[in-house]
Amino acid sequence: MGLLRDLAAQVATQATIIEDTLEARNLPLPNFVPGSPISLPEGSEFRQLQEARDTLIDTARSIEHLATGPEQWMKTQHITKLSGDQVTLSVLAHFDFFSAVPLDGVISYADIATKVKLPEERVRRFIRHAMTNHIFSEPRPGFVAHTATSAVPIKFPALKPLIGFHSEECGPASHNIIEAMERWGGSEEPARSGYGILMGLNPDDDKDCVFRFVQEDGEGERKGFRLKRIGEAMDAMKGSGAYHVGHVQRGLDWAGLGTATVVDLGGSVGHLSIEVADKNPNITCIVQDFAELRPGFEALLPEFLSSRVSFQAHDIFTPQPVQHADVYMFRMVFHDWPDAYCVQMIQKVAPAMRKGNRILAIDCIIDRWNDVKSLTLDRLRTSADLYMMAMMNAKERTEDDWKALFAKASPDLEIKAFVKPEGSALGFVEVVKTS
Ligand SMILES: C[S@@+](CC[C@H](N)C(=O)[O-])C[C@H]1O[C@@H](n2cnc3c(N)ncnc32)[C@H](O)[C@@H]1O
Repeated sequence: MGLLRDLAAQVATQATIIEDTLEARNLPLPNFVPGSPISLPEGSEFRQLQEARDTLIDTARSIEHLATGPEQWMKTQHITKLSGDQVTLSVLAHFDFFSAVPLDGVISYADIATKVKLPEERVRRFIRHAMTNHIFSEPRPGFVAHTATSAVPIKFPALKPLIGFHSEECGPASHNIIEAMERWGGSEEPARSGYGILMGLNPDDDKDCVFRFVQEDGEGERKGFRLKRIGEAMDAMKGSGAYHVGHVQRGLDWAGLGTATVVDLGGSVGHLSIEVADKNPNITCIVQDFAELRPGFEALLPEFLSSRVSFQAHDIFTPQPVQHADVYMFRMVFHDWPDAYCVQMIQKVAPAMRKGNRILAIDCIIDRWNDVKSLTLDRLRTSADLYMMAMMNAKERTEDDWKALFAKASPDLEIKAFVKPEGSALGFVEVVKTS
């Protein structure tokens, strides 16, 4: 049997595991029609289903690649992914095509054009491409309806800031990586990045970066809207899949800490602390981030956690004000910064720690190629790595990178464990203060 048939047989096996698991629990099966499930179920009882799903995606992608053929694959990538998929999603989000189409029923192209204020001819062309990705359908000629995928931003408006941030800032920043490398090679200065070129940051100012720009950009009511949007985008990531905040439960023995204080540095609007405090009644969390994120935190915090989760405006490049916390947690913070800046951050926390206190770094851990178990998750991690390069000349780190980083930052911080929960894009680096 050749590779293609071998892979096709594997697809059938994995698809059967998924559908059998769902049917055994009377759960709906995946489909494109509106009203179909928008994600597969998660949690420990669905571990086998999730593994089958990851393998199925890997296998299906390999089949697509083989069936397309290497030559054709190479020739069509840019045009389908960049000019086609990426631009279309950005346009649909920016002009809010999603809200223009009713959740129940159909609408003509002419009426969508009126709603999104674009010429009908443009509307038709973008929707025509979107339909090749199961985004919108045309159940009868000239009329458009939602699919399960196109309905997601309507059912979860929280996705809009995420798509907006990615399509208006991250995507264009990535396109500028080539120019950034032409000008500054492998610079580790945040302003000498694709984002720096996009937004006109000062390449000679080592304080200029995404985070300063998003705080200062905009006038009047729009001032700081980009920072607020990042907060909303981060919160929107928490819900499901490889970035689910629930994975945090498997990253550390939280119960083993007993009554403990956790400082959540760069904690944004507090979604991770809320998850940790909710699941661990003995833990108190302090979220630290820019003051501008406090209103978002207050809006998100459930009343029943208000005595155990609080917000403190704090700049991570200044000395840590909370002494002797059990855990100083940095989720998706170190990956935003090149090494020299991470060293500074760690050195601002280390003096506040006493023996036995921990730093918990939660970020992608890039596996050695031969250790990769899921190409799908690996692709997410390596994409995140290149995205960090585009934004800040930063990176996702391998185990060796993490060891070198903490060794450089402080002699009495020792990595105790690397934990990589299955299905999670993010790993956990547990670091203990030894003296
Ligand atoms: C990628 S987000 C991660 C947010 C959150 N920890 C999570 O896992 O979703 C990085 C966070 O770092 C914060 N940040 C960046 N620079 C900072 C600084 N100098 N002081 C405090 N927070 C900062 C940003 O505001 C943002 O909330």
